[in-house]
Amino acid sequence: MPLPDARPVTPAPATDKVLIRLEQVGRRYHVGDSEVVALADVSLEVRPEELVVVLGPSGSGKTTLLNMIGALDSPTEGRVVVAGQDITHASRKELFAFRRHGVSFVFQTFNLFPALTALENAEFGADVAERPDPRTVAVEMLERVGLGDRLGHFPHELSGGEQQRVGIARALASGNPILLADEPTGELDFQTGVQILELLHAHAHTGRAVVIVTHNREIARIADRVVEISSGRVVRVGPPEEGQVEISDLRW
Ligand SMILES: Nc1ncnc2c1ncn2[C@@H]1O[C@H](COP(=O)(O)OP(=O)(O)OP(=O)(O)O)[C@@H](O)[C@H]1O
Repeated sequence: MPLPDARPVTPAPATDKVLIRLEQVGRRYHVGDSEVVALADVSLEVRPEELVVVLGPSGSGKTTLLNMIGALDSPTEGRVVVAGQDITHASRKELFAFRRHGVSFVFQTFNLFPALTALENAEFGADVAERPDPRTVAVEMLERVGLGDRLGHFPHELSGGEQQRVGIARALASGNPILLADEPTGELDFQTGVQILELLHAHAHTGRAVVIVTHNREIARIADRVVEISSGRVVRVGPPEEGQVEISDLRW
């Protein structure tokens, strides 16, 4: 398995080692005359080096929670502080900067740019984060995820697992302190899914925080901490209920 990105991240202020803090966060949507409570009273703290799995069934609010942390959506109640920045009431300009330098995303369906090569897709991650020499960073990250020999391939010329590894290279290329992954193995077979989890796990242990959203209870067993949600509420926080396992011991 390739080595994780060992580049040090900009540390959170010494007084605040928490990278993600949600305080009694709620999110309501209004659809016609009815109200949907997607999240209610969610409090959570995630520190550097932590791999947290948010576990819950379909419709429980997992993606909404990830969108709060990634500043893709705003809470209707509570406060969200990420990478030392209160993003709850941040201006559009502040949010723009936060999304470039605070978080990166890995998606279930990869979301690569179809007209860009693997190298160009990964380079995009470094570009957006305004890293110097984005091409060199992109090559390095693709080598790190084992795709050094696929730089010129377009997404349709890659397998699903390879596409997801490009998605991870793109996220790693940003150098951002927080990586958010929404069902990153959802489209992949077991063996390929395990490779992806290995990469995310290794990344967390380079001083970043990684949050993985899944409905798969078995995947939750690799977490340092599991946040279980049901109907928008946290129902359990703690080590994996069925016991923590090495990724190589996972079965699903
Ligand atoms: N923009 C929206 N407008 C109205 N309701 C929404 C909106 N986004 C989400 N919801 C509702 O909020 C609830 C939580 O949705 P969310 O997508 O966060 O769930 P999830 O756990 O990620 O589900 P899945 O695993 O199926 O993706 C659902 O009931 C959903 O219908």
